[in-house]
Amino acid sequence: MPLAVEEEISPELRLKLRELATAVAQHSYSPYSHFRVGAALLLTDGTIFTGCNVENASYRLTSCAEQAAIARAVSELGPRIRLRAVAVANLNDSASMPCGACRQTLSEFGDDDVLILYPAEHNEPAETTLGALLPHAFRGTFIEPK
Ligand SMILES: O=c1ccn([C@H]2C[C@H](O)[C@@H](CO)O2)c(=O)[nH]1
Ligand SMILES: [Zn+2]
Repeated sequence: MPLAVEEEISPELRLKLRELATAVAQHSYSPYSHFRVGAALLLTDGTIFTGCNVENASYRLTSCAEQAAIARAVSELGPRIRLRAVAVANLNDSASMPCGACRQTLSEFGDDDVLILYPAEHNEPAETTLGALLPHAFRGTFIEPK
């Protein structure tokens, strides 16, 4: 059943998102940084998409896990996807957060109340919102495709 936007995200669903993000991090292509990252997106329709970071010998061409997951979701469902929650995880026992570029990418598809689940120090589960990570975000106006 699709998830209503107003519906509270249960502790079980939070855990599932963190687990999926950790699982997909196993696929990370990160021969340069060795920082293996995974992301799991919960969309407002209740579907979940995952992605991992994909690096490149030309370092700045690297795609973050969050960006890979967004690309998968849009490719599968089209341009109207909306985010409800995003979990990030890494296999390096490190605290990590969506980077600045990912905050902007996520804000393209989500409002300020998108739940962000991330690992704090010692892999302690922590959470915040997209609005807290990227206040006063610059957003465009979505124009319906013809
Ligand atoms: O939000 C982030 C931040 C970093 N990385 C990746 C990019 C690079 O491959 C590695 C080290 O920065 O972590 C992500 O996947 N998501
Ligand atoms: Zn990033």
